[in-house]
Amino acid sequence: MNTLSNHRFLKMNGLGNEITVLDLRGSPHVVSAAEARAIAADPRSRFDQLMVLHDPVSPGTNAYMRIYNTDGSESGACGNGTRCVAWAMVADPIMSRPTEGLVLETKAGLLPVTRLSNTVFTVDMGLPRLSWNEIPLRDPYPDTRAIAVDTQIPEHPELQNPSAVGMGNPHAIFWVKDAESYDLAVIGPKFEHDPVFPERANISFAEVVNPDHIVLRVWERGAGATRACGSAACAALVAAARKGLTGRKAKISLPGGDLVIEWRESDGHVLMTGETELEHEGFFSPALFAGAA
Ligand SMILES: N[C@H](CCC[C@H](N)C(=O)O)C(=O)O
Repeated sequence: MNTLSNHRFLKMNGLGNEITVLDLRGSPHVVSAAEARAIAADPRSRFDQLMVLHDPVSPGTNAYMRIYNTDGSESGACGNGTRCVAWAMVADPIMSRPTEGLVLETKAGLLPVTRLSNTVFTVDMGLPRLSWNEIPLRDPYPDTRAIAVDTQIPEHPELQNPSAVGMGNPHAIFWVKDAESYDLAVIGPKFEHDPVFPERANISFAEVVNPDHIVLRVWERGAGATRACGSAACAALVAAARKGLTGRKAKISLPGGDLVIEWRESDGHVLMTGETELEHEGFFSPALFAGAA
């Protein structure tokens, strides 16, 4: 019998970004790519990101998170999912454990979380990575505010020179006049797989409405078009501020709702604030994992 058979999960969302939370603290099991894809294939547990909790690694942290995309690949960051995990760890009657302050960890670093109200959380997403080798990019750009991509879309010659930012995962941001006018399913995968991004990239189309407001559409690496992407919102605000298009704090409007992002002057950390929602709990059917190694 697979370890995950009959295991409890929470189906949540952060602004419509579909998140499944699985608590494996106390277990040595590491979810495989095939298991992640099997969980994604069931309508009750389907996700854009699967957030798996493991026992804490670094001192002073409450849990270590592994983050899986729909295709089974792993990411170092997921802003919306981190808020959902934070909710589960302070409010779910089974997962939560008493704690003063909450610090989560991923392979990309530490994520301190603050609860503002029942369902609203601020995540300290840490320092943005702005140098080409940290993002990472293939070529040694001295300035990542505008890079060149290999991909050309003949119908959209304006899609040139995105900004690149790492938030624990790679992001490229194209600056556009109308973010709604792009067919993400057609254009997104082309840029996601552009050879300039050795680890692929999350691809955003950003429309700066005014210095306090950006409208954003995101094609996510390994997951496709989603209703919201927290780390992309952080990357877009940092890139916009670096280009002088916005200040260091702005509202980012995504199809699923708004996030407030601040690139804090004092220490350069990026703070993301937004809603979480619990949809239902469930238990994985053993049949899901037949054939998943
Ligand atoms: N939806 C997530 C991002 C997932 C990132 C993932 N698609 C990748 O980097 O592979 C967020 O709210 O930040």
